[in-house]
Amino acid sequence: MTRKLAGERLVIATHNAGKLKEISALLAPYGIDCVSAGELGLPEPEETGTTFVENALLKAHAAAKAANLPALADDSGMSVTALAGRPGVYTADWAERQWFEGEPGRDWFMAMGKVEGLLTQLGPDTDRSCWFSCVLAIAWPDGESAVYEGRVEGQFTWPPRGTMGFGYDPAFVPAGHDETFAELPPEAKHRISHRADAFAKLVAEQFQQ
Ligand SMILES: O=c1nc[nH]c2c1ncn2[C@H]1C[C@H](O)[C@@H](COP(=O)(O)OP(=O)(O)OP(=O)(O)O)O1
Ligand SMILES: [Mg+2]
Repeated sequence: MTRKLAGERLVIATHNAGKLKEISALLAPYGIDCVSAGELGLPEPEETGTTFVENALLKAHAAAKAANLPALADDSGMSVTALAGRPGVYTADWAERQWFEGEPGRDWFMAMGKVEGLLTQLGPDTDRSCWFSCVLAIAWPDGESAVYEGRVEGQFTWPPRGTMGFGYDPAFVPAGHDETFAELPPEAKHRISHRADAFAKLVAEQFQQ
């Protein structure tokens, strides 16, 4: 069942500052009143699923129930062809949790380095193609939900380049571009990203047009 969003407050159910910024920018033109999981003090649920869909649904349902509001969650990751799709759903886990100047964060450079290390072991002519996936899940307090999947193809590059974006962006060159996602301005990333792809499908089905 499709349930159009209108006039209701929406929880952005992520604890990742980079995602929050991107999802807020994607939502901005629609005038939806948003609040983040962090602002509401919601706990970060354990991601026990083995697929993006399972984890996105788990996060959206947990936030919708806890806040008694509709909630939008994102589960995403990078899959490398030559690594049989790894790290995939475990993309965040490959980056150890660390403290940076008193703030909790993750060591993305180390995580990208793990991918690079595995590709290097496979030899100099290894296929470096990879893709980002994003599953957006929207859930309501009564248990209803819907999921939308997006994807963007590209190449894993080393060393990492650029300072924009977040996560694995500095090592990802989207197909048809020379710059990494961390070198492209946010508007350019929003035209082609896995998140923007999933978001367009969400908008088409769930937003009052
Ligand atoms: O556009 C992207 N540009 C770069 N890296 C990205 C992107 N999209 C996902 N990624 C990577 C990093 C992220 O940590 C992981 C997803 O892990 P994932 O569990 O979905 O997110 P998370 O734990 O960081 O935040 P939360 O679960 O609170 O939404 O994939
Ligand atoms: Mg997570």
